Amino acid sequence: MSSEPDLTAEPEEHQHADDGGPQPEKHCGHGRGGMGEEVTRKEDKRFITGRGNYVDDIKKPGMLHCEIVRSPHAHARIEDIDGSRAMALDGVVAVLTADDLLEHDLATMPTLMDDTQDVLVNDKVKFQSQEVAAVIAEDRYTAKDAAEKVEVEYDVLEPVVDAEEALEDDAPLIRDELDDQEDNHIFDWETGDKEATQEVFDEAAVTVEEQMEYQRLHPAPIETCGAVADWDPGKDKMTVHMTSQAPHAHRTLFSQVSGIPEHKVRIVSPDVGGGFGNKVPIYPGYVVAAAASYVLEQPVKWIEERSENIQTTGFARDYDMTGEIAATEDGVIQGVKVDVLANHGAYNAAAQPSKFPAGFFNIFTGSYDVDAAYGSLTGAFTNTAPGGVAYRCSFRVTEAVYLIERMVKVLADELDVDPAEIRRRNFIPSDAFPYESATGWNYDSGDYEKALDKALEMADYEHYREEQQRRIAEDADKLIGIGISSFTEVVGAGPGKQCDIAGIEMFDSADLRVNPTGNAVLRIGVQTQGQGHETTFAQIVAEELGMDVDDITVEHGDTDTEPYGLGTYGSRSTPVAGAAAAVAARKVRDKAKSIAANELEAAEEDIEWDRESGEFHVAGAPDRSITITEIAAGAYMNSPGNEEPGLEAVNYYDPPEMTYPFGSYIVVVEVDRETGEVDFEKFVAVDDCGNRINPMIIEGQIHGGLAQGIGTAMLEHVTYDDNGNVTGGDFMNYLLPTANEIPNFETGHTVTPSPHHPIGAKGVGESPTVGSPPAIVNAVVDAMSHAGTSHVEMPMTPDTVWEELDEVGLSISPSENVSFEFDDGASEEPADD
Ligand code: PCD
Ligand SMILES: [Cu+]
Repeated sequence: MSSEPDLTAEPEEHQHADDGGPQPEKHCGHGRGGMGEEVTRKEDKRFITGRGNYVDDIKKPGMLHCEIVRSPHAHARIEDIDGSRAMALDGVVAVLTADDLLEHDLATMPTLMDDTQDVLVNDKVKFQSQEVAAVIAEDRYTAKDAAEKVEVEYDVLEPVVDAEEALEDDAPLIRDELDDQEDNHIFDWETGDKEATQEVFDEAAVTVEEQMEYQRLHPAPIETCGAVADWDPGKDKMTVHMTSQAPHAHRTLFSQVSGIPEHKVRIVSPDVGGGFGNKVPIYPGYVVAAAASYVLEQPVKWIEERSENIQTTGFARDYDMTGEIAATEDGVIQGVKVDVLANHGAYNAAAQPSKFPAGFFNIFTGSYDVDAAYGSLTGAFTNTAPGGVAYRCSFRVTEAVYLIERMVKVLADELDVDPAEIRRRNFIPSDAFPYESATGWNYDSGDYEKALDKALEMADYEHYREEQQRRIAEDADKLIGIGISSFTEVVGAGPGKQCDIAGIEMFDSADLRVNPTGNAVLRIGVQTQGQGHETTFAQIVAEELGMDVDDITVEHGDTDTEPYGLGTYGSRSTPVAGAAAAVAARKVRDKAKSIAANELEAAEEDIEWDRESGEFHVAGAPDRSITITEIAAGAYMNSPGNEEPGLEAVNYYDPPEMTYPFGSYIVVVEVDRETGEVDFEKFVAVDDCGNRINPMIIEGQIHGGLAQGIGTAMLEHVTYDDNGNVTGGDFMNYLLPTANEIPNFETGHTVTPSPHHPIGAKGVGESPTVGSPPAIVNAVVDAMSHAGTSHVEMPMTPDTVWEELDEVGLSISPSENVSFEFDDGASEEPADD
């Protein structure tokens, strides 16, 4: 019996004894809830019974409420703020402005990209709805009424919301408070080999180019951001309950900004109602609540409204991208070139590792074996809310994947080669791993063709290709389009040498304590926001220690008790903290072995651990065995002299590399030539995240992420008018997909373990949102490419699609047999234009 998992086997298919464990139909593995078992989520009992505990559920004696006064202008100098009418209202405790915060050195805060953002505007407003003042009152209604009575005098300036216009010579200067800033240019960044790439392009038989926008999106978690800050002057301690995806990193930043020593700051992230990258940055509201509590010596709650969340907190994407591919006549890709203009809003407050100002955008060569690649990117300030967060995306991987997967379709159409076939000709072969990409990334493992083959079969690809041709031949009203995306992601940051948040290296941690009665508590440095860590991390321990999953409690989100970790984003929990949990459990197992030897009165060398039974036994004498529960008792009641009492271990894990999950998605759409409406006929998603901990949770992750991918491709867009007003800043205008827009998903998987991860797992949380938008756009383009369409911009609303249909001569006017009846009985034929 080997004690390490067989990384090449699919966990859910391995042989095991029918040990009659609980719920055998669900616990398909060893029956203890280990790797590969569909354990139902431990956290759901409290969520389903209404016992979740979110920040807004926190109530403290004497708690005050904070409401933020926001600017109606996108660009304006503040002439005067008069809070006297607000203060006159019953129940109003304070009106805070930048001047009040300046006294405590809290008027500004650092962003994650080393820029400085106003907590409350001191001089000049730089985006609509920016924080101008704060009202603190005894209840939320009073605070809200009072906020409307704060009078602010503005000198309105000309705004610029478009990145290209912002870089023009005559554009208004947004960041005039910065000494060395003469224009709205933030940074230029490049990657790859420019000369070598140019050479490849100069000599290539075929080149294609396409410009495409990845529109500004909002992560839109159901729970908005919020905080309850509580300064305790008796203990000199600041406790902040807040919506945080990274409680420890936020504690360090809070301490640095406020000057309160770090051991006197406690950040608690209770249940979080979705994060999606939106809860990685620190927002002014958190700081205002903390400052107010410090000054007033009472707890202060700040909870954002929906439109405040959409209009002011970290947006995602907003990349204007140009892609180019150089290839042979046979469609073998030789070179890739990309150029990007990035709108970063009024501050550089993106959430990226500091060495990568454009995140992991440099994975833009995707799943393909490419000789040379070069990318350049320019960032610009505009009068829009700051952001550039990793919305279900490992730091700009989503944009990169969209670009390359769209470009491969452009190339396929140019050469009239089937898009599945062209991918096959260019995939990094499965025996080429570990593979170093043209931009220097080390892919751990992959088998791209296998995933594509599986998806093609599940999608009944050939049938739909025939149906597509039949519809074209018959001049049918509804066209068929088939889109493919064979994506590769890079997830699981660290390694610490490459990745950090504001200088803190991205390792992660686990602290496992086994109690005398044989159950255990696992504390982790990552922060679940719905992913189900309380279940899956318990499964890792169950697998590694032979315990039952129900005997393990997972704790997270309290910096006073959890080991230091960097939090959950970039699908890093499994790759990094998951590894830490496995290693901590193995450390416990090592010690358990010595205790087992003592209990079984055998030499330690003769003790073997059996993964199937989860027991230790004497070599050659399986009946002389002992369970982890018995060992735990021994550790506290009968510990051998050469071991300390107790049974626990800590691990801080800095991964050697990131993990590279991949997949192939195939989308079949029907495009209505009359209305531009797009219907999903088939939606197939084959994912490979290495060894799987909980297939049911993964399935849920895929479903949720695909829904977000559909929102991206079809509906969502944060828009601005020329005055800098957000026109897509609430759920009436920012359209999230509902059950009506979501088709039936058919999911499948392949298993290619990560060779460097202790349990062979890769991240998966972001794959569906990363992989699906290009598949969907490719499908819609595919429906029209026979007529010359090469691109359709997202979101592909019916009017956008109809315009393209019309452009390439595929639109048809409303059916002749429809007529409009009017009250007077007269009918009118629909007009032609
Ligand atoms: N192989 C494998 C992998 C994985 N898994 C699972 O699954 C999950 C996931 O995982 P991952 O991939 O590792 O990830 P994480 O880190 O945990 O998480 C994160 C992600 O996650 C996702 N998903 C979700 N879900 C929910 N419900 N909610 C939320 O919020 C969310 N978010 C999103 C996002 S956005 Mo960023 O932040 O943007 O960067 S990133 C993200 C978990 O539970 C785990 O354990 C398993 O089982 N197996
Ligand atoms: Cu098993």
